[in-house]
Amino acid sequence: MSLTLTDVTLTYADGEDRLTALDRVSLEVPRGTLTAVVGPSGSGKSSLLAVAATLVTPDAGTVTVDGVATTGLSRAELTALRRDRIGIVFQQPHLLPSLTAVEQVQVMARIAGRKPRSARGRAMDLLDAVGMAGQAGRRPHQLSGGQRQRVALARALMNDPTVLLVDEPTSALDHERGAAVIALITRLTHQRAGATVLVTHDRTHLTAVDRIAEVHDGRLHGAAPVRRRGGCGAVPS
Ligand SMILES: Nc1ncnc2c1ncn2[C@@H]1O[C@H](COP(=O)(O)OP(=O)(O)OP(=O)(O)O)[C@@H](O)[C@H]1O
Repeated sequence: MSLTLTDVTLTYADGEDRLTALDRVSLEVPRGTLTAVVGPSGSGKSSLLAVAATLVTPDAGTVTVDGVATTGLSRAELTALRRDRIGIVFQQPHLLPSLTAVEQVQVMARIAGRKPRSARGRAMDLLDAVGMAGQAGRRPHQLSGGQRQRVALARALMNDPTVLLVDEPTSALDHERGAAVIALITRLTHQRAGATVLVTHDRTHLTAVDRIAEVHDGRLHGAAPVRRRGGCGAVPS
């Protein structure tokens, strides 16, 4: 199993009380599958993603990423784990204004200490995989919202993470572009045999995902399979 949350409880300070954002949540995401987590605003979706990303330590329960149990790891060990095994696509792409699309992706390799020359080739291959090879030399202000999300997706995949965590990738997109981005993420998940969790409040985009889990008031309900895995194709690895 590539990502496993077991009995995860997370609380936040709320005046003199504690607010329970996640209540004994368990989730298993095998390689080669995408699980969509849906639920209303405030139900705990972003909290779940933050715990899975090891950005927030739960009050109780365990998180295992690509076979590595995260409980008790030092801050430096968690940083290395995130860098090497977890890709994150945030709600806003957060691209650097002065960099071209290919440089946005390439910069991740520098952080991981890879050679710049091989990194450029891989960055181009990834832009190609997300349908952005033709815009590799453009800066963020020259790209549409959907194109920026595609660049952010390529960037998240640069270090070949096992686990991909995606937060509301469609919030700034119209329906057609939103559905296209989710279909692309699903396809890449299958091709790369990665484990993806995608959080969204909008179910209408979820026509091609493998499983849908619902979160209400911090409780996770089911992860029902919605279809079988698709075919495989070429993606840089
Ligand atoms: N840092 C924080 N401190 C205190 N309470 C928080 C904090 N972050 C989130 N919460 C609370 O925890 C609950 C879950 O929030 P979370 O952001 O996980 O929900 P969400 O489903 O992602 O919502 P949305 O769809 O609106 O982004 C909410 O009641 C929220 O108010």
